[in-house]
Amino acid sequence: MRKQVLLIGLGLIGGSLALTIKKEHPDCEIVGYDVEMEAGKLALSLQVVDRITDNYLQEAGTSDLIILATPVQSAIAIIEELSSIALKENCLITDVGSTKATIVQKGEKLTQKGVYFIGGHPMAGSHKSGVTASNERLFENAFYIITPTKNTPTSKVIQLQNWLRGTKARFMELDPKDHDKFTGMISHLPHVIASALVQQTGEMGKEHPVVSQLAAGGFRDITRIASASPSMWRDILLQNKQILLDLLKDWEEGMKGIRQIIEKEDGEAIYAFFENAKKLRDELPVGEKGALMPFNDLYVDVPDHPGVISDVTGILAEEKISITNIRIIEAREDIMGVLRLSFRSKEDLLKAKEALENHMYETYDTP
Ligand SMILES: NC(=O)c1ccc[n+]([C@@H]2O[C@H](COP(=O)([O-])OP(=O)(O)OC[C@H]3O[C@@H](n4cnc5c(N)ncnc54)[C@H](O)[C@@H]3O)[C@@H](O)[C@H]2O)c1
Ligand SMILES: O=C(O)C(=O)C[C@]1(C(=O)O)C=C[C@@H](O)C=C1
Repeated sequence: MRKQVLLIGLGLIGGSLALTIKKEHPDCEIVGYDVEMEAGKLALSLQVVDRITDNYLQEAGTSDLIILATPVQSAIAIIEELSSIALKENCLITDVGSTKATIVQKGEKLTQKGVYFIGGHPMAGSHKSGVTASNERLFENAFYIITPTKNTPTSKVIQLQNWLRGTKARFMELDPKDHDKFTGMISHLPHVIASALVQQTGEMGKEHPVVSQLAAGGFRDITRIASASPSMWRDILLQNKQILLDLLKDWEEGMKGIRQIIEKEDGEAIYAFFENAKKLRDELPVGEKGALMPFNDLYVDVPDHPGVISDVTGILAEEKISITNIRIIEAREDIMGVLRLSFRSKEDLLKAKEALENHMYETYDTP
């Protein structure tokens, strides 16, 4: 029997997941639903889904896998709706939301009725949103957090991982509350800070428009994420309220400390502050998504052939383009491997892309 997947929320993450699922499970039928008709039409025309529906509850009853890929507050409402209808026996339901505690708690309601809800969160994304930004490689090598509870049979966790194996992500199990604490620190608080920084700059820019023109690499790097979807981030803050309030308190304390050492012109303390930050930052694992993703990565499909790496690096050397990192992601006999090349700048990346494509290599930009 052909398996049916119902995907609710046809944006960046939903679209990217659909592509990975279709690749690994070509026989399944992916039915898409989005509250925005336009998103549904786009997803269909991009062949991200096999068909779309305007009534997801009708499709839910015949689905084997249901994926919630909407902003997290909507996911809660959808779980409520699903709890009130008959679902297929053994149906697996998962989500991709950036917060987990409340969603998983609500999801238990579904598990109690003989189906299985397992929370999920791929730790890879982008400041871009919408189905047009979908990319089947988005999750490659990233951590994919799943949050089963004591009521989740191991067989169902394995089944979910099988559905999601096309992501090529690394699965990690976490307690939902731990998840929210950790992502609060490494994702949600940084997002608030980046957005606040852009707004403070905007205020000065009202009086001195030249300020934003001066924004160079540093400002751009630290504020890239402020371009993300406001509705997605509104929902995250609302759901991770207490953890964020605690983190903001610590942040304010930290800022107070910095104020004091600047006021006192305490050069030693200022040096120690930066030295410690540099040490911690330099120690973070680089080169793996979900930890610290190098920004300017290019993926190149390469045949499993001796000399292929020197061919690629030779082409780049000829164009005088420096590579900051090179890694073979996959190299098994008789299939294409993937090289990940990191560059110092977007310009270098684009030049490399052009040069390699002129030599008939297939390349993929980072999302
Ligand atoms: N963007 C990221 O970097 C990232 C990474 C990991 C997880 N997430 C999580 O993934 C989820 C989706 O994020 P995204 O980046 O794909 O956002 P997106 O804005 O690209 O897509 C969300 C889609 O959900 C639709 N939607 C909203 N409410 C809906 C509803 N009630 N019913 C059906 N569709 C609805 C929107 O119209 C939109 O098309 C969020 O929960 C987010 O927290 C995002
Ligand atoms: O913009 C990116 O590069 C992201 O990966 C976004 C990011 C993050 O903060 O790391 C944002 C929210 C998600 O829950 C996961 C990933």
